[in-house]
Amino acid sequence: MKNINPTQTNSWASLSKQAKEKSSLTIKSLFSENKRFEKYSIQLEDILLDYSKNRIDDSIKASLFDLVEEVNLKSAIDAMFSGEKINLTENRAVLHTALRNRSNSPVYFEGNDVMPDVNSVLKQMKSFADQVQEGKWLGYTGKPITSLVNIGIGGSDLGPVMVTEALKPFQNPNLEIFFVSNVDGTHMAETLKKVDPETTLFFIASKTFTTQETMTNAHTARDWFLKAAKDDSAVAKHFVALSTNAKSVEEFGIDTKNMFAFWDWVGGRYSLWSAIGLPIACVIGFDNFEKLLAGAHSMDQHFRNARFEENIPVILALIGLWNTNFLGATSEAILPYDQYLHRFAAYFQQGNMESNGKYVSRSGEKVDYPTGPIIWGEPGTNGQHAFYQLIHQGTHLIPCDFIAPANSHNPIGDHHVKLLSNFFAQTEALMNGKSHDEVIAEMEKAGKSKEEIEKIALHRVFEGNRPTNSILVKELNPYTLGQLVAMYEHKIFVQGVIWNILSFDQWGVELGKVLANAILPELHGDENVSSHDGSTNGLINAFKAMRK
Ligand SMILES: O=P(O)(O)OC[C@H]1O[C@H](O)[C@@H](O)[C@@H](O)[C@@H]1O
Repeated sequence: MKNINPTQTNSWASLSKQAKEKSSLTIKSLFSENKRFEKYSIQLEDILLDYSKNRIDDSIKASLFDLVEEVNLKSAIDAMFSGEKINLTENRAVLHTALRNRSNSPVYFEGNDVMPDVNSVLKQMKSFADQVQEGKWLGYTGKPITSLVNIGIGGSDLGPVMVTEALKPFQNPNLEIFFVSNVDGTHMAETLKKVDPETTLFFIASKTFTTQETMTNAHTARDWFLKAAKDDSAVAKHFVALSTNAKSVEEFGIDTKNMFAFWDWVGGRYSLWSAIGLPIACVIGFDNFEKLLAGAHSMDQHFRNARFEENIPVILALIGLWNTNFLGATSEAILPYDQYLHRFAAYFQQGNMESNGKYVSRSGEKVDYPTGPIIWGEPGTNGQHAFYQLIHQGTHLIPCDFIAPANSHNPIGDHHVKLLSNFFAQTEALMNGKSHDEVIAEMEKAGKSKEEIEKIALHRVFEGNRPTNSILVKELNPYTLGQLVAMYEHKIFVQGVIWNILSFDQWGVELGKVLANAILPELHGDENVSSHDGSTNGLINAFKAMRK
């Protein structure tokens, strides 16, 4: 992968120029071309992306595609898929695509095909998941497992949480799943109240098997379990490990035959396709887990093979880049019109922000352009009654992705058409807005007095011209969810390549961890602490005083 400062490219210069010249361009006016929807939308199997409601015309679009040529995106994609160590600061390859490589064609890492290892763990996962699904995995008193508790954090939590929530309609009704991530004892305590040691299976999910939160929770769970089971040998029936670190798994007391391995070329936030996905496979069944992998694989193929002009992740990346670097957006909202996707934005908060929240370029210099935006969002219509006010009339430009399934798993009465009418209306409103004249005409028609109109009209004006993407999916199922997740993963990758940053490390999470480890011993005992700055000392000492 080459080291190219994107701002030094010709296309960047052209985009900057166009951003200035076309600052008054309205999305609405772009629809004077009546084929805009056809030209600015793309369908891949059961997913339709409409990106026509963006402040992008044909020549801006052309310059964006020039940009990906200038930064050599094609060779970067090849480098990732072919196992090059593109994660330079950790000297690691980035091969989560191999985990879902349903074609089984060889994928080489350091000269060896990784597929036999990938397939062997998948086989082990299938055998285990089948036993749990069929009620054949028995606890220490001979009862089938009914409760699954995943103990993990970050990438070892968010993916399985998001997917199991999204695919609830596919869940085995005999099984219930819980997630404990926070080191706050409350998270564990409240979960343990709901489960029975005889019928509970714990998944200790940690790539490194050293993460403080996860290890603390794992020990607490084991103590709780042993208090009931009173027999160390029972642990084997109730604890499995999902990790790359066999040594620490063994030290914890989990038999390595109950360990499901993955490899350091799988990034934590890209790991739901690996053994980290075992709890997913257990609750929705291995067949459905394979469909999830197949959906992601289909998106991988599309990303790798489709022309950039017809490439969904590339298009999404370029739109995001345009909004961030040329229109000044600092955040992006992900707004799923599907309650099952209620953790989707949270999942991609880590995906995006841990990947592209970087200010140092690949060459080790401080970048002088914005990189990854802040990602946030909640399901519609709840968001509409909470924060859409700011999206419509606030001073920040917030590009939004609206996602909705055409078919609901719960077709009750007219709920779904009501939901979808909001999905369509919001992007229309964000684009068109409502002019002062329209507001006045509307108020006059409603018989409002001149004084009232004068007092209120401006507050009822919507500037509009706020960019959105709409992603319509025939149905939310394991396959389409796999596609959607891989789509956003690749969007993040493309943006990282253009911004010339390293998307696959996460040094930014380290400093706080180290300082917390230094502070931890200081929290014991009564003596006043004076080793920090005034504020930190003051807070620690106040904490100690409150504890007395
Ligand atoms: O799976 P682990 O090793 O417990 O790491 C959990 C998380 O830790 C850190 O916050 C980061 O490195 C994340 O990317 C990671 O997902």
